[in-house]
Amino acid sequence: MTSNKIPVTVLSGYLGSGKTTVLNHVLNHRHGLKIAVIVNDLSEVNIDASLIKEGGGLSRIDEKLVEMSNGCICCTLREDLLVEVEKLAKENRFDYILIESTGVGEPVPVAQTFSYMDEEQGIDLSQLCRLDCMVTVVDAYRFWHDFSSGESLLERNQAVGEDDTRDVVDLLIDQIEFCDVLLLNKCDMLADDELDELEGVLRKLQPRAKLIRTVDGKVEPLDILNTGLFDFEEASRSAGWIKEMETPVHTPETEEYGISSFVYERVKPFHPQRLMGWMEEWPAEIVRAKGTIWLASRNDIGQSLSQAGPSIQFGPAGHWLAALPREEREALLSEEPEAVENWDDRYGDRINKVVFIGIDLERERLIAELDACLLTEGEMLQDWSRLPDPLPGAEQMGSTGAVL
Ligand SMILES: Nc1nc2c(ncn2[C@@H]2O[C@H](COP(=O)(O)OP(=O)(O)OP(=O)(O)O)[C@@H](O)[C@H]2O)c(=O)[nH]1
Repeated sequence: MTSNKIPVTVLSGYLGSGKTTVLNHVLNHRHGLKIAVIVNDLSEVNIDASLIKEGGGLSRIDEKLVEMSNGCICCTLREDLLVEVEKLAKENRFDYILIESTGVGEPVPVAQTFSYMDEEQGIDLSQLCRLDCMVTVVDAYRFWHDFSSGESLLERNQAVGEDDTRDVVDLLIDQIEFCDVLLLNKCDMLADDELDELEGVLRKLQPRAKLIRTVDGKVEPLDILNTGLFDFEEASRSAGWIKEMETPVHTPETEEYGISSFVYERVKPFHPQRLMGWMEEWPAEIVRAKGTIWLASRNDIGQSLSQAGPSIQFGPAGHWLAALPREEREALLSEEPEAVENWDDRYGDRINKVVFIGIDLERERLIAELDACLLTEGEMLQDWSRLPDPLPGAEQMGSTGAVL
């Protein structure tokens, strides 16, 4: 690296996955680097004090809930992190900063802290540091249990506050879908074929990251230090569902362990009640679904669907370009050649496009079931705004439905 910015690696991963174990291992094998360690205040600090003494440093900071621009509630170390990292970087004593994020924290806001100027505090960490690698530690033993538990952090007494409504599975997915390296830890606790299947699923959820199996956090330190792997744009687009959206054709039969994915795509709206009925009987073999839904009863506004295990989120995502006034629409279209390319003569950009990732997916059956939830030819000719709409977010919609 030519710059003298201090490199930073961030360890994320759910509570108990093995972050501190990885940290201790790396400090024990640090190739002579002077490493400053930042941990969150809630984690029990089991970090070997003797490892920090020789030229290293240890800081503790506090976590906090924030609302992201997309309305999601996230837990982040942001404020304290800014101040602490700035201080450490300016001390000029360290070669590296290693951060153990909170087990209930999402990685995106941490990465943003390093990528953008903070207006409030006037700190621009990107001038002082270089975010080198986002690492997510996954507990191989607990993964399926946590993924399918249906529990919230509040139910587990792990919430950051009373208004922390996040589900455990959503946190797991956020951590997996945004990283450069996935450490599949506690591999000693699973049989080989179980590990192979889990690795297959993780690779499908996160195809870009380097996946490394570990026992007791024993990773080669240079696999997570000075890697040069982090890139904000790339990390933001690295989730398996995004890759699947971008790659048109797939051959699920060839997948090992029955892990497969496909995109459901139709230029015809869903009947809200029938779609609701289908979603209520959500097929267990779908591990992850994500995409955009065109609901006949909400013809102006596209809906977003995001599912991971038993957690299903559904609600308004934004106006269809086709529903905007002509001038606004044309201005936006000139910036989005892709939308022009896929423009439907009659319905514009309205579309149902959802990625499904799962194990032993019966693709044809699922497609037939979803097709049966679309409007029939007869319903296409009726007034869509009168359709009963029991799906979440309906109260925010006016009755604007109309065929173009
Ligand atoms: N069997 C087994 N146990 C492990 C492994 N790695 C870590 N552990 C144990 O798992 C427990 C949790 O590990 P930690 O490193 O404290 O996990 P953490 O992610 O830092 O936990 P929080 O700070 O609570 O978020 C400890 O008892 C570790 O000894 C492993 O590969 N196999």
